[in-house]
Amino acid sequence: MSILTELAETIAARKDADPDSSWTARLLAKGPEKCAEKFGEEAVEAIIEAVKGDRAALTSEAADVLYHLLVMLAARDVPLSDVLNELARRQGVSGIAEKSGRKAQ
Ligand SMILES: N=c1c2ncn([C@@H]3O[C@H](COP(=O)(O)OP(=O)(O)OP(=O)(O)O)[C@@H](O)[C@H]3O)c2ncn1[C@@H]1O[C@H](COP(=O)(O)O)[C@@H](O)[C@H]1O
Repeated sequence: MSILTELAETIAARKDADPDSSWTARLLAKGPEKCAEKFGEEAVEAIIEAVKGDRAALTSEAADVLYHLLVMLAARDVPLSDVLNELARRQGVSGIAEKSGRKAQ
């Protein structure tokens, strides 16, 4: 399992968790709009580092962007596997969930 898939599963599990138990659970409890806003903020921070050319800072901000993308998807019940399958479709290959014998989550 890739680190992204693992992280997506952890984030999905936080949807039912006590908001006081984790930062992710607290963010999800604030709703999809707040999750989308946080994603936007992190994307802008990544853009700033990309323009500045600070590779270490961009690496860190890119990790924040990926994390917040997964939170935003979870907030709207869009499985990561659907996104990966869409990428695979654009490459002209069959979906990864299908290829590995797993159904989309
Ligand atoms: N990968 C991440 C991750 N990346 C970023 N963040 C959080 O995102 C926040 C970054 O946003 P900000 O700096 O804007 O945070 P802030 O200023 O405290 O928040 P606001 O007041 O602006 O709302 C930080 O508080 C980080 O903790 C993450 N929080 C959790 N994870 C992973 O998510 C999983 C679940 O973690 P829990 O949140 O502990 O359940 C674990 O695998 C974690 O490693």
